[in-house]
Amino acid sequence: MSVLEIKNLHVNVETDQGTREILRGVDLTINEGEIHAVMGPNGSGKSTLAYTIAGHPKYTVVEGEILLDGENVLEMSVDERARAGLFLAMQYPVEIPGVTVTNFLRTAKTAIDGQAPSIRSWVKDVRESMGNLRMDAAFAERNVNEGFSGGEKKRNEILQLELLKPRFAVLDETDSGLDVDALKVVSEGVNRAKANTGLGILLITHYTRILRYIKPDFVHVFVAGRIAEQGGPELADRLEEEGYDRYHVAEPAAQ
Ligand SMILES: Nc1ncnc2c1ncn2[C@@H]1O[C@H](COP(=O)(O)OP(=O)(O)OP(=O)(O)O)[C@@H](O)[C@H]1O
Repeated sequence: MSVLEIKNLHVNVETDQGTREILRGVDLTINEGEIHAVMGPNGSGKSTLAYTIAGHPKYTVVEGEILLDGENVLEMSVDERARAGLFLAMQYPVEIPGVTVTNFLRTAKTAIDGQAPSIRSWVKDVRESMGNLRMDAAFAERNVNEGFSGGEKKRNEILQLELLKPRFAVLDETDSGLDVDALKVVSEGVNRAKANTGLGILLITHYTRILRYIKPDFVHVFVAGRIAEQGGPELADRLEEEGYDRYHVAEPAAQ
């Protein structure tokens, strides 16, 4: 049974105005096959948590641990984290001019598995996943994210998720900018990955509508760099009704 453990995580970011403490003691354990939704007001540190798990160099861990099956993730480079089975679908996926979707996927798959996939099975898998995600085959030959619409970018992230088969995925606002049909398609992709590979998911979102399609086991409320409350799916409904006032939301103070 795989497990991703975040323990007492404190993270700073360097800004032009100096060091700012963003995460202030986050504890979160995700077991294989579990879906954890993270909700919370703007600026509370949700994306910072995602980037820190992925190993973004801007974020400095000053205290605490991230363990994947007991292995220290914080000592791993970004590519080691991907090989260990961590995946980040970003809020704003980047364009990669000159690199086609198909080449990107094959290169990533080869790097993660340590060997190139056999052409036959790979072509079949890519076709199947693109079909599942209702992506036109012509997409495979376009440069990654170049000129993609918001919805196409998010589908492309889920295509990577389906083909690279990570153990844990952090999905940062994967629902933002999706129309209803795309939201369903993307959610089905996430649910398939969970059913097929026991994927564990950290799903950052502002809206309960995605949680109607991707059922969370746990909901965590992030406020000022900490988890202020956790509960089941009913917590998401309450947040939608009541907002975050009860948590006395305040910006984390600059140091
Ligand atoms: N690289 C950075 N430079 C300066 N400040 C940063 C940086 N990264 C994060 N911050 C600050 O840290 C705080 C938390 O940001 P973060 O993006 O993690 O919040 P969030 O909860 O994901 O917000 P949102 O819901 O608006 O996406 C914000 O005040 C943000 O301005």
